[in-house]
Amino acid sequence: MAIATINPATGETLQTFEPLSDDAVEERIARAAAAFGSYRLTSPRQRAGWLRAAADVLDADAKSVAELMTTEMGKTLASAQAEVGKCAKGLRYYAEHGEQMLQPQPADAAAVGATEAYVVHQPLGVVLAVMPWNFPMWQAIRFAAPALMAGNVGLLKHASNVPQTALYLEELFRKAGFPDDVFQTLLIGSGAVERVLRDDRVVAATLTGSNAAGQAVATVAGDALKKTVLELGGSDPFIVMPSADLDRAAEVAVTARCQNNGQSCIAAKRFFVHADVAEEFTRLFAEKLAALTVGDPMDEGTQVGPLATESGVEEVEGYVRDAVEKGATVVVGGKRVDRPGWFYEPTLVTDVTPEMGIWSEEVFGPVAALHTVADLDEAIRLANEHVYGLGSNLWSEDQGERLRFIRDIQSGMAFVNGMTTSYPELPFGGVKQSGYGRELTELGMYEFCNAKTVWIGPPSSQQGEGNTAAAASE
Ligand SMILES: O=CCCCC(=O)O
Repeated sequence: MAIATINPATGETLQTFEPLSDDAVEERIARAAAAFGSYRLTSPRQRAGWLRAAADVLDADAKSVAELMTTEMGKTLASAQAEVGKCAKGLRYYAEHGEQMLQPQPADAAAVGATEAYVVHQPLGVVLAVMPWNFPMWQAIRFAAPALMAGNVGLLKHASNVPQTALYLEELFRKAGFPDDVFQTLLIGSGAVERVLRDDRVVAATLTGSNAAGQAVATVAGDALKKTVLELGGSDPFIVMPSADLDRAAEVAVTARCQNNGQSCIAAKRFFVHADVAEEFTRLFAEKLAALTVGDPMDEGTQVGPLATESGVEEVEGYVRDAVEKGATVVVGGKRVDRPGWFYEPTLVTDVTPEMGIWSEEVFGPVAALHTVADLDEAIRLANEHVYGLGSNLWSEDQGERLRFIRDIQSGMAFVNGMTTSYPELPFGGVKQSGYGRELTELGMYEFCNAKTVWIGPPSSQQGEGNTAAAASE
């Protein structure tokens, strides 16, 4: 895939970029490694100040950055603006809480025969971040804010269709006053990732993206014995039980499925609805999907814009065609929008069965697959049959059902009477083929830290006395 800005609302190529040469990549890795040498010695307080400054820069640049994202990958301007706001919030969250997270954590010194024992979290070094286009700012910030707060240095290989957003991210950290080369963007194709990852100066990698990309990165990282965090695909279940507020559930179902033009790993994709309320919920859901305004993502009134790539819309078309051929019913939508660009109608498909790709794969577009179930056990069993286990959603007023759902659903995140959403204050990540590791909170920060055990024995003389944990936190 060429490195280029192509407007998904028109299909027009606006700008293309030459990938970095091997020499340029080498130079940037060298600069990152050199930057780590001194950046790791900066204090958490200094880093918090730079993160705060980055949030302020982002606030100031919000309008142009939002327009840039909409131009490059087609999300509505409103959702691009919300994404920028969320990034500023994420940066401020780590600025506010990062210092505390990096305090040495005392252990029971007496139990291990020490005068002092504690764990200190130290940065690992240069971390490669391979990021996708769907939330082109947030996915990168979700990695960068905790990683830089901990003292790591970042190299970003962004998706090839968001090069200008990728370049802006490098500029953002520079404008915020971070030391040179602490965060660099590498404009490279995916074929160049292996070389970067195998470089001894690059110590770890994080990837958000497809399972194929995750497998490729994990294979190389495994071979080179490097730490990885993977946030991969999802086909989140959305279960509706008879006690639910059906109108509210249908309203949130529309957002959960069509957010970001249907292109989110945590979008609800499979809807399991109890037979007693299936007819009513289907009607409400279909009505609300049909009422969405599809159009130019730059227009204020637009709720669903185009898919980001031509291959993306072709794939979605293929899934719906396959489902219909195998007996599914299209209740609403079901085809491309007749206009230039890569638009697909918000769609509801019922009578889905396990032979259909729409059931077993991740559909990255505004297409909901609905299946009627006899009870919660059946819903959870079918939900768990999927290879993915990222987010999950239950709508129920019944406490017993909620507890069963939380206990039995195989997912990294369980949301009750709401849709799966990422918050800096909550861990984010999945199980099974949805990946491993966690982002956000202190868990996300510690993924790229050396949790170093410190044990200090009794002093052999008065000279060895003094509290090292207190000194280590300064
Ligand atoms: O494709 C993954 C989307 C994650 C969005 C988020 O972190 O909110």
